[in-house]
Amino acid sequence: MTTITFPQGKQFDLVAIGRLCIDLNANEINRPMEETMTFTKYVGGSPANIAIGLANLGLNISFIGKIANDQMGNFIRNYLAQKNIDTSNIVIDKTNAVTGLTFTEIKSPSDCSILMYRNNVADLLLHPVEVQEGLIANSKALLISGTALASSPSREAVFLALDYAVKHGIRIIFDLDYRPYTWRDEAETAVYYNLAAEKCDIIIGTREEFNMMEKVLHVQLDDEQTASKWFTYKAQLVVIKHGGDGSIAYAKDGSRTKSGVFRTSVLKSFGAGDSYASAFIYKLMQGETVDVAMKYGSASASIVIAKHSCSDAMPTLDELEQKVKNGTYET
Ligand SMILES: Nc1ncnc2c1ncn2[C@@H]1O[C@H](COP(=O)(O)OP(=O)(O)O)[C@@H](O)[C@H]1O
Ligand SMILES: O=C(O)C[C@@H](O)[C@H](O)C(=O)COP(=O)(O)O
Repeated sequence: MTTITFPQGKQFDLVAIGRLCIDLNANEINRPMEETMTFTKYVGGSPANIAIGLANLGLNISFIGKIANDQMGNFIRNYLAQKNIDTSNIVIDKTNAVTGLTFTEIKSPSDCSILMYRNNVADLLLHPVEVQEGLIANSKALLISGTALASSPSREAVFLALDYAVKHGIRIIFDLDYRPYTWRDEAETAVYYNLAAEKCDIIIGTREEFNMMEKVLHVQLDDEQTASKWFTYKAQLVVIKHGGDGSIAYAKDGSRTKSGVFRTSVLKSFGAGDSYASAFIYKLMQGETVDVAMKYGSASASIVIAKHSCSDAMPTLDELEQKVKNGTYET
C-alpha cells in the first residue's frame, strides 16, 4: 500500500503558485453561450480552486500569484483571506493588467465548455523576483499548474519556485491543467510541460494532457508507459485521469491503483479535476494510502460537479466524509 511522505515541521502544508482568476458560470443552464444572459461570479483558476479545496479541508495554505489592481483583484484576495489562505505573496500588478475571466457554457451535464479571456492578464505577469523563497522553504509541498508556464515572466517565476522547492527538499505536485488559451502552439507547450515535469514528485493529468506532452516527441504511450517515463526522472506518483471512467495511479514502487467513481447527478463537468486534486492531495498529506486518497478525490469531484461553482462548492471535511460513507462508489 503506497504512501507519500512529506517533510514535517513547516509553517504551511502547501503553497500553490499560479493563476487567480474569475469564473463566470452560466445561470441559464442547458443552453449555448450565445443564449446565456446572466452569469454568477466566483473565484476561479485551477490552482486557486485546488488551494481553496485544501483550505476548506483544514490545511494551512499559502498562495503565490499576481492580481489586477482593481475590484476584481480585491475580490479574489478577500475571498482567499476569508478562507484563511495566506495572501502575503499575492502581488498587486502595477501595469493596468486585468483579471483572467472564464465564462462557462453548460449545454447539458456532459456537454460543457469554457471560454477564457486571457489577454494582458495579471497572473502571467508574476516575476521571478516576486517569488518568496522563504515561503517555499516553510511549506511541505509546492503545487504548480501548467498554465502558468504559458508565457514570461510567469514561466520563469514557476521555474524559480521549482528550483527553490528542490533546494529546500519539499514535495512538488504538478497539476498539468493544460488550457490552449495563451499558449502559442502545442510544441512550445509540450517542451515547457516536459521540462517542468522532470522536477516533480507527483504528476496529475488527464490522458489527453499527457498525449499533448508526448505528441511533440512523436510517441504515443499508454498509461503505464507514460508513468514509467516519469519514474526515470523525479516522480514518485503519476495519476492519469479518465473522466467518468475514474483514474489510475502508478507509483515508482511498482504499484498500480485504479479508482472508482461516485455516481452523482451531474450539473456540469468542469471542476471535477480541481476538486479531485484537492481531496487527493489532502489525504496523501494525512499519510493515507494512494487508494484511499483516490477514493476521497473521486468523492470530492462528485460533490463539485453536482453544484454550480467550482471554488465555492469545494466540500468541507464533514461533507466529504458523508459522501464517502453514504455514496455509491463504483469500481
Ligand atoms: N461524470 C462523472 N461522474 C462522477 N465522477 C466523475 C465524473 N467525471 C469525472 N469524475 C471524477 O472526477 C475525476 C476527474 O475528472 P476528469 O474529467 O478526468 O478531470 P478534469 O476535470 O481535469 O478533466 C475523475 O477521476 C472522477 O473521479
Ligand atoms: O481554471 C480555470 O481558470 C477555470 C476554472 O476555475 C474552471 O472552473 C474549470 O474549468 C475547472 O476545471 P477542471 O477542474 O479541470 O474541470
